[in-house]
Amino acid sequence: MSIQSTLLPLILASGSPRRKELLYALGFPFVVQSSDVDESCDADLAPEAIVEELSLRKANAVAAEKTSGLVLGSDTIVVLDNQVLGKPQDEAEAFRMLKSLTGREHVVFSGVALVDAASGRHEVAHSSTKVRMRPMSDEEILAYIATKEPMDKAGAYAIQGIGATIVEGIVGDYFTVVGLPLALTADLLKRFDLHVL
Ligand SMILES: Cc1cn([C@H]2C[C@H](O)[C@@H](COP(=O)(O)OP(=O)(O)OP(=O)(O)O)O2)c(=O)[nH]c1=O
Repeated sequence: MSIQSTLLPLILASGSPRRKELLYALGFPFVVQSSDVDESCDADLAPEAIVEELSLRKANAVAAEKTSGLVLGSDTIVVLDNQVLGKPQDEAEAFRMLKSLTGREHVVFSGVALVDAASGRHEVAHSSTKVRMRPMSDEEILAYIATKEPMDKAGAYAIQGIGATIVEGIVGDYFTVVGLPLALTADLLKRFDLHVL
């Protein structure tokens, strides 16, 4: 059996429709099996370590139920002044998050982990992108929350949606902000002999 056939299928351990759409762009067939892991983390961990640990936790949770396949887990957080912003619990928290982000620069971190279910071998990495947001009035923030777009997104915005209209600019990889850094993912897949190009 070739290395490749023991690794397939590729399994996306995510319930995020964005990640599914992005992974599709790489051209490999894959199946989706979302993981339901506890996303709490040691508060002292650096953002890089948080996204790598959570990505690996998600991938490992699905890999534990399989005898073969290559499992991909990913995690995204927004960091402002050393404070980690995950997904808002409610609209009041979304308001507080957006209010703190407007008119300022923050950093989005995304991790990617690949776990070979058969051997347990894993590779994990992260990437980060700076995002600058324009100032917004309270009325604009409330109108944005009313669209519901912020509720399931780290930092309470989606750069790929209406949130594009509040982003002034980014430095780094766009896909890191949306939730799956594609260049990094392709690079990690190569380490398992799966070549996009
Ligand atoms: C900043 C930002 C985040 N996001 C999303 C990406 C992630 O789906 C989400 C961060 O939450 P995550 O916990 O990383 O992912 P998830 O719970 O949506 O999915 P799963 O754990 O099953 O893989 O925020 C955007 O879609 N656009 C953005 O601009």
